[in-house]
Amino acid sequence: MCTAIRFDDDHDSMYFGRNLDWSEDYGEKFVFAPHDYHYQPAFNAEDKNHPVLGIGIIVDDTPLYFDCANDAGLAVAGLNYARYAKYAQEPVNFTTNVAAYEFPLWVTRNFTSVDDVQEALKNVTIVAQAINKQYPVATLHWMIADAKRSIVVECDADGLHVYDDPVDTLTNQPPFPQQMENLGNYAHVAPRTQKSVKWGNVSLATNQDANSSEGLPGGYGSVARFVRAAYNNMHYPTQSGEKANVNRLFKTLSMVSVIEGTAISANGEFEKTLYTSCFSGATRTYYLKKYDDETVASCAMSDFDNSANTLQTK
Ligand SMILES: C[C@H](CCC(=O)NCCS(=O)(=O)O)[C@H]1CC[C@H]2[C@@H]3[C@H](O)C[C@@H]4C[C@H](O)CC[C@]4(C)[C@H]3C[C@H](O)[C@]12C
Repeated sequence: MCTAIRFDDDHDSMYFGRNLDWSEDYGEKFVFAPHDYHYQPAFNAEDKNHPVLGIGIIVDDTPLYFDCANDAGLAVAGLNYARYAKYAQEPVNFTTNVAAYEFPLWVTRNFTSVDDVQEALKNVTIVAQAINKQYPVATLHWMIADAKRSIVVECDADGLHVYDDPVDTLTNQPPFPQQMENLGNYAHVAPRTQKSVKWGNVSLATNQDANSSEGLPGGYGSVARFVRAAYNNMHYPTQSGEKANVNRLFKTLSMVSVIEGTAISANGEFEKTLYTSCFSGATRTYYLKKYDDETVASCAMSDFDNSANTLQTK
């Protein structure tokens, strides 16, 4: 399970973040790739050298980002999409070939807006190529966001799809259009409190506030989380200032975060929200809260040495 959301503050700056729900961590931390870091694309992709900060691990001098953002405020997160993700088995001539493991890096090293990524994706092949034997290909879909909007990228058996994401939310399977379709089943849910209702001649008094947002699904499954995260994200009033917006992000994602004991993965282990991360487009700062510690760690792009050519971690 994983959930990602985005929203804007009162000055149209973006906040973007995600829950990473899994049974074991990979030792992920803040990873910064400076302008002059020499990114070696797996195939024929370019590197336009945008500095990138995110959460991930470094393998063979390559940052494998779980989620990240660049100096232009463009952000991306990879979420599990196990049953549907089908990447190309081989690179395809006359297209830009991007290995699945480098997709977040390719997006953020090369583009400054969702519009530009969407245009480039018209001629992109995502290839099922692992970085090495230790890290097999992860079956993911991605949410890409900037200060204006977000899109979802899914590689299904019938090819690559790019969807506008009007609720700025992504969880896991099924495919995004089915998640959006299902939202219609919750169109009646509202924050209002009704004082009383009439059933024919019978007047029923409701408990004060008891029916606020009644009807939201409560489980941790991908479909229930999508509804809950989209509802909370779309109803939270616009906030002013970094503190209130970071707080908004953590509060909204806490509504879909998984605690130990409530979700068991296919291999019989507990899945829980290992971390929640938040990127502020206003200050280019990344925030991170891990399961075992409520303290929020943070670092800004300016905390790293952008004149170096090596990957840096914190
Ligand atoms: C497991 C993570 C996604 C969490 C998630 O969506 N959980 C939902 C579970 S479920 O559907 O509800 O069952 C994904 C997100 C990013 C992934 C990692 C990144 O893609 C970076 C590398 C890529 C390598 O190919 C594999 C290891 C890896 C280090 C990946 C491991 C794992 O697949 C990660 C950590």
